[in-house]
Amino acid sequence: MMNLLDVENLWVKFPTRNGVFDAVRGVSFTLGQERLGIVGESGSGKSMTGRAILRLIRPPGQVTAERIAVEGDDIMAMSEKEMRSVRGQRISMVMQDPKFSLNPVMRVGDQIVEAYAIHAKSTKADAKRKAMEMLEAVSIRDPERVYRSYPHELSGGMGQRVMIAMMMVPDPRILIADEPTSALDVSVQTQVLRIMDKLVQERGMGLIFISHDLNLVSSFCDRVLIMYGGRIVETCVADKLHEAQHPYTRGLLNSLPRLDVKQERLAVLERDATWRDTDSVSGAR
Ligand SMILES: Nc1ncnc2c1ncn2[C@@H]1O[C@H](COP(=O)(O)OP(=O)(O)OP(=O)(O)O)[C@@H](O)[C@H]1O
Repeated sequence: MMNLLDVENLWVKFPTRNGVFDAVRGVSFTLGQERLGIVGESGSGKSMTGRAILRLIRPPGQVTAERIAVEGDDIMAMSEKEMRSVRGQRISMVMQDPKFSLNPVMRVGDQIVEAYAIHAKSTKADAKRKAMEMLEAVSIRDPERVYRSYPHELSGGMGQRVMIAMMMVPDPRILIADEPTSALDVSVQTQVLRIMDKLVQERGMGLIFISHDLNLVSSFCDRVLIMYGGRIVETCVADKLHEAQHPYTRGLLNSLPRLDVKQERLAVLERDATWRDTDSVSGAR
């Protein structure tokens, strides 16, 4: 079966006063219908990898790659116009803070309708019905109210659900989620992850989940790439992470919460809220 995404020898370079800085150094990986985590500490090149796939690195940043292909189509060879139809339509991206992605002066429902109208020619009534369906699909209990809300009227978790709803409208094959839940508290984080996971599974999509949180990624993904200094230093099957060999990965594993008193409480909280174990996905707020 064809890969959803092929990345071969990707480099991202920034000219600086002290010479060229290589933020991403020869990264190669493939993505199938799976949940692929990219983990590493701040500055390791995770976000630049995600953005480069969508050709969202602004000059003077430079991207080179032997190949970046979505379902076999070479992204590097596409015109900017062709790229615009890849972004959102075939590859969607959810970022940390929905405040920067939603239009603050437009009602949430109208934004989803607009996303839908760009995707498929449809009547207004049809687009509204679809928008409501999407809000329900992300477990929003009161979609009418959310539909009429402005972004600032939503909590962080609700805002992130709305973003996910919007990203799913065009039925993309690939979702890139860059720290999508880092700004949320743990229980809300869990709900949002479950929703994203359900949609990705139902639609047979490929997910790239970018996070600094090895713990979260290993419970949420199928496979994990560990990045350090712009390179992939190790690739692991998520539930075999404890067998990881690379010293950096071992270091990340060792820095997971220890079971002293304060951390123990945290661990219990997380266990209660584990997205795989809970059945209740609560609705608005
Ligand atoms: N415009 C720029 N000029 C120079 N260096 C840059 C520029 N933008 C990003 N970088 C550098 O590229 C490196 C990789 O950044 P990237 O955002 O991919 O890291 P990250 O692993 O996602 O970390 P974080 O979790 O902090 O976002 C960082 O060291 C960053 O300082």
